[in-house]
Amino acid sequence: MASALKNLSDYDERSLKDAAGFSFGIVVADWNAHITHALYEGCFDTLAKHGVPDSQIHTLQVPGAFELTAGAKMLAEKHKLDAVICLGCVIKGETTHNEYINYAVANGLTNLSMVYGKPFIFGVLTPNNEEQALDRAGGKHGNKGVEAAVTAIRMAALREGLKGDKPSIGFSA
Ligand SMILES: Nc1c(NC[C@H](O)[C@H](O)[C@H](O)CO)[nH]c(=O)[nH]c1=O
Ligand SMILES: CC(=O)[C@@H](O)COP(=O)(O)O
Repeated sequence: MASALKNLSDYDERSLKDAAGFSFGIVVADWNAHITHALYEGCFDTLAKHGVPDSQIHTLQVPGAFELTAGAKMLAEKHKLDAVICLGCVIKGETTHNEYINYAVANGLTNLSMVYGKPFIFGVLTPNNEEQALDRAGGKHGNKGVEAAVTAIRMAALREGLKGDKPSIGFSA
């Protein structure tokens, strides 16, 4: 569903488990810092709103979105984390360079999720222009960083719930 039809910052706060017991990594790309730092604020504030103490949020800045995968692995190796959130903004230029970055990061984070058996969240904007980026970094379509934090909390809770012999939770519409 397009962001125009589902605001990135909209979620049912009551349905989100208290996240005080979880630890998170956040990797942020420096490219388009005015955008990625807005994503970071949305992400950090959402984790804090759901009880995650500052001491359990581990942040790493990397040069660009292409380095998010490597940065995420570094954090996962250094800290015991329940999820790693990667934030970036890859704005299309004159060439297809953006496509190579976007696919590399998407595939890289998926691979890390499989290798580590824990969620690596793709909080990367891939806009065609600056306006689309601003609209999704706290503008009219919400904040991708908020969405990424909510996704991380939900996946960490799912992973915790499946540990041991607890029955898996049924579908809830
Ligand atoms: N054009 C953007 C980039 N490009 C840089 C790459 O991410 C990478 O750092 C470089 O290719 C060296 O490996 N990065 C972004 O995050 N956003 C862009 O719009
Ligand atoms: C996505 C990028 O790396 C971008 O800055 C490259 O721009 P261009 O395709 O015009 O070289």
